[in-house]
Amino acid sequence: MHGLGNDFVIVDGRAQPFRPSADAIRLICDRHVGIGGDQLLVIEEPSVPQTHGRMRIYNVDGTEAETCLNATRCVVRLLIDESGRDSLLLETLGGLVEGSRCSGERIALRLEAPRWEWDAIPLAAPRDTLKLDLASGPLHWPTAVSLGNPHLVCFVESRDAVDVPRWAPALQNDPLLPEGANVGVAELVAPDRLRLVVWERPGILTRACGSGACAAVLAARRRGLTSERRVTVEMPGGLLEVAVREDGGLVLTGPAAVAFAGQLPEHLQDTGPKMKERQP
Ligand SMILES: N[C@@H](CCC[C@H](N)C(=O)O)C(=O)O
Repeated sequence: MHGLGNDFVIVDGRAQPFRPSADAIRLICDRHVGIGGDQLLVIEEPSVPQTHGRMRIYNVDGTEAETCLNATRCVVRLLIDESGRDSLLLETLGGLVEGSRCSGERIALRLEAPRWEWDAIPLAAPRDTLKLDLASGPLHWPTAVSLGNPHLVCFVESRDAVDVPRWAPALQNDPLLPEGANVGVAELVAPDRLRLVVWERPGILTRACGSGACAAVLAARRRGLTSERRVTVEMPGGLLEVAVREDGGLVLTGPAAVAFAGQLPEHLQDTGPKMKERQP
């Protein structure tokens, strides 16, 4: 499935648990010799009462991510299609997310309030997360925010003028960020419209990033660049709508599309050494 071209291999691990090794994850996500995708997701049985499923998110290098909001919309759509429910609650490492269908392919996610404290990002040392004293070429003074996963957002005059693969890795891998960070390069084109591109962990440029879109809107508001509560975020793959609720939580709305479905071939179901899983 994909959300604006941010694409995923989704394995149903409910009837038959699927705990892939790091090698298997890398192979499945490989666009040349595997299936290909920006992340691998595994749907599991819920472990918390009142929730309808649990989702694990693996990056292309085999590491586990806490949050992926384009992927969450896709899994919500799958589970809604399957169950006939109007809305459901999904468990992720990054927290609980409530998802509902707006119409057709459009799915809305209700998210808990983001975290701004330095140790929630996490940073290696106390800092004011509004503007971190970091720079790489035209990217400087990023704002840090956690949507369950860590984000840095840099504001620039022109998003398209920045050579993101050249400059973003230095910020992503700065020692101040022990877990790394997704690096958003954002241009405010109107109070209610941002243009954004995200250099995601572990070093890939994606066509869209749901948590990155939320991070950019939150950072723009916190820096006083806009006071709008509803902002459209334009990414290379298309548009996402972010609304900031009165209670500080968010609603993210966008499409979730099916590309194809099939059976995972045996050679991609590696049973080798398991990766260390993150704990909630
Ligand atoms: N594409 C995602 C974010 C995926 C996880 C990220 N690479 C990380 O390591 O935090 C989204 O839509 O939110």
